[in-house]
Amino acid sequence: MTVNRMKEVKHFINGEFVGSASGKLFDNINPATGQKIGIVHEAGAPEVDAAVNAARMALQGEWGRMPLAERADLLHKLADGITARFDEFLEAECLDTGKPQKLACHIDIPRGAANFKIFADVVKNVPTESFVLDTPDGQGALNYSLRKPKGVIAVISPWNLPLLLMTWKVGPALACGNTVVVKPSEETPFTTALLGEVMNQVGIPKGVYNVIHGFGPNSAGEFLTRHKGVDGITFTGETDTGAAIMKAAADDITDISFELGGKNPALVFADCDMDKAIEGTLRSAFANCGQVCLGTERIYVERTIYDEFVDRLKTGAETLKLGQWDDPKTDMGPLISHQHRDKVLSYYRKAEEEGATVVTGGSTPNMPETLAGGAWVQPTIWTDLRDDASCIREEIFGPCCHIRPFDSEEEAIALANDTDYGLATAIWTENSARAHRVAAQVDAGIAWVNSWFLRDLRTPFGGAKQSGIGREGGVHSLEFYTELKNVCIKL
Ligand SMILES: NC(=O)C1=CN([C@@H]2O[C@H](COP(=O)(O)OP(=O)(O)OC[C@H]3O[C@@H](n4cnc5c(N)ncnc54)[C@H](O)[C@@H]3O)[C@@H](O)[C@H]2O)C=CC1
Ligand SMILES: O=C(O)/C=C/C=C(\O)C(=O)O
Repeated sequence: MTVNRMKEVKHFINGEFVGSASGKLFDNINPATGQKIGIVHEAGAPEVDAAVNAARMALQGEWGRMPLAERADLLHKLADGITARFDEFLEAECLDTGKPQKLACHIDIPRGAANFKIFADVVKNVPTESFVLDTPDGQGALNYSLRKPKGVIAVISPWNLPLLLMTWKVGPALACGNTVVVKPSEETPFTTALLGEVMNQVGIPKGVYNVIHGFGPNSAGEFLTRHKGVDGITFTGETDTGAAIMKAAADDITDISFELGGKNPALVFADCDMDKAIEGTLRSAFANCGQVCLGTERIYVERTIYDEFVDRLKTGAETLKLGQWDDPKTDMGPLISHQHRDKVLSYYRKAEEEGATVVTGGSTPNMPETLAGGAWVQPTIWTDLRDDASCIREEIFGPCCHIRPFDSEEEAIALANDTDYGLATAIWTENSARAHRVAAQVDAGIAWVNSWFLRDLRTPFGGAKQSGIGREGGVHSLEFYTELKNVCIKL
């Protein structure tokens, strides 16, 4: 099956593709052209119920009884199954998002496969802890811990890295023995559906992986997060959506794991390698059309190199080629939708109203006729905004950044931390003592030094402040995806 022919996207429940009882459908639009590329079934309460029940039944069936080694082998097969259909996943992801294949074939699709392998291996290799307790009779007691799957996990995933972020949750959830109900973003339904086919192909038991399509409030997302049969909710997306999901989870004290928005700083010191800093910052500000929660929207540069940095980043931004996903020369695709473009352009206007100097961009590009209906915006750089400007304080999630000079390390750290968010920081310096010092002081879940988006999947990943709750990655994922039980044996 190729995506070009997959016009109708159904839910994947208990190993089968099914439509909605209500007959409600919505359009899937290619953001590069504005053209309709699919029709998607919108789940109502009955489909959400069916998916959660299928997930519950699977926990009680073959999957729940499966030995860990067998489960891990199946997850390796699943990863190989994704790789075997690499081109289909690539096309599906790029049509849904408009992102260039150059990006998706290095990041999104390989990570989609790796997310299953890495967690299968992690789970197989985690020791259980034990403690010997002294007792008054001198015989002692032995404590040891057991990890059990948490149960049915609701996965609510966003549109910016659809396969990568969905499998980042489904991988550890399944590795730990859970079952899942996934609600992908309404903007990007294709790869979750394709993954259902691969699940069946490699023999993952029915009901282990379920997908329901639809929107958030008063639709599939809300029905799922409020469902009493859900044991945990993992979500990546906007901070306000996180707050809404948290309220839904509160009713049944359902456990949550959140990776939310960011307003990430880059700190560029005069002792940096300028070539590396420019290359890395071009990626961190503009990759995926700026739609990465880890992306850089605030850049602070030491005053002595400020003019050179601004000049070189401008040149770099102006050489980015906007175009179709399958053109190997394309560096940047469109935004995800016209609605999101309206939001980003409203910030482009606001920046000017708030006194920004537009170094480059600030508007929409002229695109060829075939792409004229797409959600395109220019990569944009501003300077001269005040620290309290809305474009400095609010997550924009577009290809735009602001550059501001600083005079000391202390000032750079204070500026970096002057935000409600705390997801990621990039520090550019060749002075390793400074790198360690600054990394330790920035309020962020992730501090990259002389790099950006270099991901070791065994490391803790998540945000401080309003950027999230909890950490996932490596053994840290087990904290959310398992229930830890202590067994105490009196000897
Ligand atoms: N990773 C990130 O930090 C992301 C940030 N964003 C930001 O969020 C803004 C809004 O984009 P959206 O796609 O609307 O992101 P969102 O955070 O609203 O959506 C993410 C997922 O949550 C679901 N959802 C929304 N409301 C829900 C609810 N009440 N209950 C359950 N599920 C719900 C959506 O259907 C989608 O699957 C964007 O303009 C962007 O600025 C968007 C996507 C990812
Ligand atoms: O897990 C990763 O490597 C990437 C995560 C990116 C996000 O969570 C995001 O952009 O929303």
